[in-house]
Amino acid sequence: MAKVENISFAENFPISFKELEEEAEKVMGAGGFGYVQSGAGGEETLKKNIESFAKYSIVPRMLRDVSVPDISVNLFGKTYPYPVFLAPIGMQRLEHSEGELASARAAASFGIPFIQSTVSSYSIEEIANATGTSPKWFQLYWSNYEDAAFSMVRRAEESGYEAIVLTVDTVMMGWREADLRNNFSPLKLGYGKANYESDPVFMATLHDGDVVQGILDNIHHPTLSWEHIARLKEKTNLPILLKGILHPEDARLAVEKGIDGIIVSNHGGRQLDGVIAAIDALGPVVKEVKGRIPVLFDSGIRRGSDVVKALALGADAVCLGRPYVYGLAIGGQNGVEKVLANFIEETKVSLSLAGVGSLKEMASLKLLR
Ligand SMILES: Cc1cc2nc3c(=O)[nH]c(=O)nc-3n(C[C@H](O)[C@H](O)[C@H](O)COP(=O)(O)O)c2cc1C
Ligand SMILES: O=C(O)C(=O)c1ccccc1
Repeated sequence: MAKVENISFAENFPISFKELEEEAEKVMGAGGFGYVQSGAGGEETLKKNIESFAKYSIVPRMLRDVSVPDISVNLFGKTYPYPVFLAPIGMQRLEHSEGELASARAAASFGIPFIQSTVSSYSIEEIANATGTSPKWFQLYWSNYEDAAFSMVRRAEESGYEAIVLTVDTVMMGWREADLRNNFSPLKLGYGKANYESDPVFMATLHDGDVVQGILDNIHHPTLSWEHIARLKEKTNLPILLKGILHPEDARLAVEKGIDGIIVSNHGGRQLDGVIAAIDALGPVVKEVKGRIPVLFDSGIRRGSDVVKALALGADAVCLGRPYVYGLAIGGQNGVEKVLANFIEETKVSLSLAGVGSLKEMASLKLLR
């Protein structure tokens, strides 16, 4: 896509993750920045997510004609030009007034899926209207009142979304000390209500019209189990991915239960502190899945060479989280596009230098641990 060739190195836009984080901190309020940046508990997993990438070394191949790297990826019958997608991040008006409209437009300009959160600041229909037929997936948080969840799935399907991503690691909120310290809850402040207040099935459940209280009553769902997933499968023809799988046994169950894809993720270290670094969970999950369904990855991707490592460990595609919302905070749609352009360009350079001319040759790339 043309966008990648348009990067201007003269514009002084932050390039590294560290610079992105520093600039985002300057433009975001303390509560909002703390909410995005922090991890759960003592932030062991948040740190591990990053540090663990350095344990894997690429063993490159030479003399393989890598002049025109093709990094397009085929998933669920669709081809996307880059294996770098936008992870579901809730409540993006925290970063920018245009929120998800800006991020989704940026994803559209690269032809990559925008994964919209249930708790987005703009609704399914608003985002669909802003981006037309560009690829969009819908991330589902289950509702205690189940029909409200199914209603959102139906709306996503009717709006042309291409997949449902059910997040399974957030049946309750992680222990987040930064938010406790800042007494900050964007959900309570109403940043995540767009899909709820526009949903007739959800709205009909409210007794007193208090949308935020209704969300709080619905979003945490500790009884979530494989039975719910069987019911979800009956409600939609879209591919269903489970996000937040770390254990190979859960990956095996997902395949057995007819799930269409997995996202290996620990929610960016925001849920259970002390869990395995997501990149360390990836290899064993891929081994268990044996290519039967796509395996995607997020949590800790900070640069193109991280993308290459995740792909080498068997991921079909990766999702960016914090890097792109920092870009959103700094520069709206343009900021997200800058971040994406840098990731894609570094990924291409890294793959070429590793001797990989296309993702089909990925299996030949060796990582040493
Ligand atoms: C501010 C913020 C909000 C998030 N909101 C959601 C969400 O609504 N749904 C979801 O499935 N994951 C959510 N996530 C998790 C991301 O989808 C992704 O797993 C995580 O950001 C990956 O870690 P990284 O950003 O460190 O790379 C959120 C993450 C952040 C940082
Ligand atoms: O903050 C998060 O990571 C997140 O996923 C979430 C979950 C529920 C409500 C708001 C955000």
